[in-house]
Amino acid sequence: MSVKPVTITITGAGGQIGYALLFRIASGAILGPDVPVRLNLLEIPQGVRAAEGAALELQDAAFPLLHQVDVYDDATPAFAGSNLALLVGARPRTAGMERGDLLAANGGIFGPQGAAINAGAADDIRVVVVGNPANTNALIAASHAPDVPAERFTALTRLDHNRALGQLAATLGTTVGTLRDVTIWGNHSATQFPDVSHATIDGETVPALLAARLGGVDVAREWLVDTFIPRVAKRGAEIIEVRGSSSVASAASAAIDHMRDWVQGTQHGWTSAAVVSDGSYGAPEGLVSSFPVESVDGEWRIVQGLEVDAFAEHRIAASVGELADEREAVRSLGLI
Ligand SMILES: NC(=O)c1ccc[n+]([C@@H]2O[C@H](COP(=O)([O-])OP(=O)(O)OC[C@H]3O[C@@H](n4cnc5c(N)ncnc54)[C@H](O)[C@@H]3O)[C@@H](O)[C@H]2O)c1
Ligand SMILES: O=C(O)C[C@H](O)C(=O)O
Repeated sequence: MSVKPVTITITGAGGQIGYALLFRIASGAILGPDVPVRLNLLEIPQGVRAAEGAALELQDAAFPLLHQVDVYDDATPAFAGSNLALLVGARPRTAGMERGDLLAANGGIFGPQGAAINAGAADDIRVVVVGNPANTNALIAASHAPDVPAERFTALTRLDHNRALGQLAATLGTTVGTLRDVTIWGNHSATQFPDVSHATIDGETVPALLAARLGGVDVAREWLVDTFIPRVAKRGAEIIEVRGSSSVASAASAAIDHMRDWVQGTQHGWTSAAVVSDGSYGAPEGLVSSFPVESVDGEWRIVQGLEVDAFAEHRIAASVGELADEREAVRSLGLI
């Protein structure tokens, strides 16, 4: 029996992350080895040639799952019938900028794209925003798509989650696959809270393992507060400084992880994604904030009932406070 291709729209497809995404998606990395895909690549006119070049290379790579590739410079046809959308197209920050500095520059992109999704995407559309500031851009897109359930709009914090796994695995002398239930809370920005208080390896708690490895509870706590949290939260800036431009392949890989888990379900404990807040854990309703989430039956569900100590409460409040400020800023710019 032939399976109908799933239509996936990628914006900014002629850019760096776009190039790192396309070939993995075409090889089945989101939907698995049995589901054919059709790719709609959206660019601005200046980026169309790069996207067309990528489309030529996709043809040359002869992916059996790739049924069709189309390049657009107009959002309306690019999102028509779309089942999955990865909104990457936006200007990246450069050295010395915070992601919030991109609010005005990039915010204007996401309203029209939300409207185009509202107008023509498939009923099961699922959107992840990668372009920064990702959380608030997702909020802008959702606010222009009144007929699409708001929970279909999400933003990427899986990169931060994966960065946290990488740091913990290196420090504990293990591999990332052994780690369970790490959480990124809040904004994809320097205020985010990478939280290991519920994390485990083979049933042992990560805080206890860190204490054993680093020489006591106090040293482990110091490492978490002074090294781990800032290292993860500022990793984007570290990459910009070392590489000379912002993260690309790791961001594409995380976006694929996010979409794959959303569609196919999470397997081992929870992961992190920025989803529309229902008010859980003190995050004001409607903000697109990162939470511990599981994907069940094709929907992200915020993990409920976790104990949050005073330190965590303070850190979560700071990051969701920043998201609330960003919401006010885009409101005053007339973007929502
Ligand atoms: N959320 C995350 O974890 C994460 C990680 C890395 C990068 N990013 C962000 O992803 C974005 C893209 O990064 P990149 O390195 O690919 O940048 P890039 O400059 O290489 O590519 C961006 C592409 O988007 C295109 N574009 C701009 N406006 C567009 C629009 N309105 N419609 C369609 N396409 C448009 C540009 O022409 C360009 O080709 C940046 O905002 C960056 O900060 C987010
Ligand atoms: O930090 C950036 O500006 C790019 C991206 O958001 C990242 O986290 O690498």
